[in-house]
Amino acid sequence: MAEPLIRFSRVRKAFGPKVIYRDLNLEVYPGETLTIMGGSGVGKSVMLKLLIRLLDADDGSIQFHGEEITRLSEARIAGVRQRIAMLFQGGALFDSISVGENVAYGLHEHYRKEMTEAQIADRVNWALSLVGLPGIEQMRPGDLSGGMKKRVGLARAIAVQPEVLLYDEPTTGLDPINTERINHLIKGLKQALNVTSIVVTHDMKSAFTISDRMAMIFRGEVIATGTPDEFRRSTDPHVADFITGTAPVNEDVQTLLGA
Ligand SMILES: Nc1ncnc2c1ncn2[C@@H]1O[C@H](COP(=O)(O)OP(=O)(O)OP(=O)(O)O)[C@@H](O)[C@H]1O
Repeated sequence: MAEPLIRFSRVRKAFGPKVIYRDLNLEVYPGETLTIMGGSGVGKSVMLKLLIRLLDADDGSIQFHGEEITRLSEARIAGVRQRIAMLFQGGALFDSISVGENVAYGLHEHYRKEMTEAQIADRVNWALSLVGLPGIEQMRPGDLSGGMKKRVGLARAIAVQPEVLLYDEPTTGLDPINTERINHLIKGLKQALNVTSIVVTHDMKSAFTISDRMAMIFRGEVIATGTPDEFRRSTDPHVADFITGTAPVNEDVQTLLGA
């Protein structure tokens, strides 16, 4: 197998007394789509944020292309964020500016000196076309449906032509048809851009459709990784219960109140 593109080793992260990761170990390989699964609040989004340093790890190592990112300066981390783009939940568009300006946002931030306005406009058009929404630059986010907003958010993420795309619950809140569209896009972009993707999702159907590999987080650790087939056949009760949506029979009130 190729060298991992991303490697989390012995990562620890707590918020005050609340330990999210005790010992996070995970490798992500070039060109794969890896889905991160786990119950609400286990730390799936935190993992993505640690990778682009929106949050800092308390201990351990996170490497991208073999470079330790936990210790990079703010200036160097901007370079990492250029190569690892995140699609936030809900698309996170700015309502006060047009769709085109939203998609151009990262380009202005990272390539102000390298790209002309005409090149930026071309790139915005390219990104919107790839998500199936060509020519909507002048529209306002407020005029778009939820599904379109997610696709514009995706266009903004791919506009910078990243090596890695991080998707935080890309299908949450979408109807089945728009969910399917996003699944197709995730698979299509992998082919078209040869991008490596990490996808956080609760949506099992989506996870089995898009993933090359899956990882399951439970109580501060990755407890299983494998292909969709390996996950389907898993005898690990946490994995099996999660996939089938079965709550453990012995779940007590304390657990439910903390869930
Ligand atoms: N900046 C922060 N400060 C304090 N606590 C935080 C912060 N970010 C996340 N948390 C806590 O860390 C835990 C994990 O959050 P995270 O958003 O990663 O969960 P998740 O697994 O993505 O859950 P969900 O599926 O519900 O989105 C939660 O209890 C959350 O409240």
